[in-house]
Amino acid sequence: MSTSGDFDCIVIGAGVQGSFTAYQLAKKNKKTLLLEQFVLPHSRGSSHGQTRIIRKAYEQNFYTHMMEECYELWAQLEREAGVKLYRQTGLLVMGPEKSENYQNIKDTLQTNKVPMVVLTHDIFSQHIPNVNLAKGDGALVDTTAGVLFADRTLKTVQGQFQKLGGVIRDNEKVTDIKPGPVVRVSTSVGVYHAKSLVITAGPWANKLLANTGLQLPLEVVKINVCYWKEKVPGSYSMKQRFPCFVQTECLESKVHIYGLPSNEYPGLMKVCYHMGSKTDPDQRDLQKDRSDIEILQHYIARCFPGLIPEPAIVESCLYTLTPDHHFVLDYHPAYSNIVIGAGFSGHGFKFGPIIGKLLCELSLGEVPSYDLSPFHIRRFQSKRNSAL
Ligand SMILES: Cc1cc2nc3c(=O)[nH]c(=O)nc-3n(C[C@H](O)[C@H](O)[C@H](O)COP(=O)(O)OP(=O)(O)OC[C@H]3O[C@@H](n4cnc5c(N)ncnc54)[C@H](O)[C@@H]3O)c2cc1C
Ligand SMILES: O=C(O)[C@@H]1CCCCN1
Repeated sequence: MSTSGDFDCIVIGAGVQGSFTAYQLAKKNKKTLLLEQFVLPHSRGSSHGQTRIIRKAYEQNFYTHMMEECYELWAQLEREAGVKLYRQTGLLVMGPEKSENYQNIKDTLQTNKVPMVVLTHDIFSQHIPNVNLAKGDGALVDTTAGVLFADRTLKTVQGQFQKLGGVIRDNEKVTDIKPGPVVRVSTSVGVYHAKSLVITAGPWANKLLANTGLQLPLEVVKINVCYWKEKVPGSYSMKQRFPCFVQTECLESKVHIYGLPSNEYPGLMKVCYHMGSKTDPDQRDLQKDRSDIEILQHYIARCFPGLIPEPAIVESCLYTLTPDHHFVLDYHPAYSNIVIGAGFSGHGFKFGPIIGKLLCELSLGEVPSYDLSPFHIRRFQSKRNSAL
């Protein structure tokens, strides 16, 4: 196999965002190379694991808007590849009724006419058994929401990319980038040239961008992905149509707590804390902070009485946070043929198909389908509100 070559576009990083971007480029008949430092599939970045939440329930209208088309793109990929990537379960949102976060989500759903059900205290347990809704908390269900099968998604989209003639080179770390009208990308194996470059390197974004003289305000944190045993197996299961949930804030925490129905490990429900401790992505396993698990134990004991409040499995995953928790989807400030997709801040998976489409549009110099101002690099000079 040749270790050098010329491409229309090179995409660095075969996580969910790079894989969807490469696929979109190949769909447009662009000769595309997708480079990945690890042997695929791997579990060292942000896109591994069996499941992710998909939802329209957001505090900001612009995310809900993007999700309208994004659901269609997910369904299109399912049809094209003949695989099931999404299962509708609904998303239960709980939080102090009068809080800004909870009200913003409710408003966005109403404004955008997203199908939802408001559950008052007197009917809550009829609909959601085995959960204690705290006094003063509101509860609603975004019925469009559900679970995405994450590992299966990556396999599918990478497979579709290859079917379209796209080239994936894994176990090939990018070691240098030389910007110019033709970008030169050096790897541990060879040298490649392309008219444009897309950098979707997840937690490694700043390490790669250092080669181009740019650093973004990104913070990489390690998430303890906790699974909790059901006292009665199946009581919070996907088969029983138990929904995903987000608790926006609670007695134990101002940070969101979220969960997905038991599925991948029978009898175990995934419940996590939406924050972690700072880490270097190459030293992830040295970060051993478990203070979030203590918070989860208290919350679970109080609100999920059907779970044993002691994690049965703890896995690891990385978030790459921006200061406002909104993504970076933009051109490199100094090079118009280098496009950056970064800082997905723990909520980017569901947007994969639309992010792929947008990064593809940017790299082809097309007008992007959405207003990308919330995602511009220049916003870091001014302050904004956070996203869920
Ligand atoms: C615990 C957890 C729960 C989450 N839950 C949800 C959820 O419910 N819903 C949701 O929508 N989102 C969720 N997310 C967020 C979502 O998974 C991420 O936003 C998304 O996976 C980010 O993808 P990425 O492609 O940017 O990064 P990554 O998946 O990390 O991909 C980047 C890739 O670039 C490669 N790379 C880096 N440097 C180099 C180099 N020098 N050379 C070659 N390759 C390189 C890496 O090896 C990696 O494969 C969650 C994330 C975590 C961690
Ligand atoms: O993106 C999501 O839908 C979830 C919600 C809660 C935090 C983690 N990510």
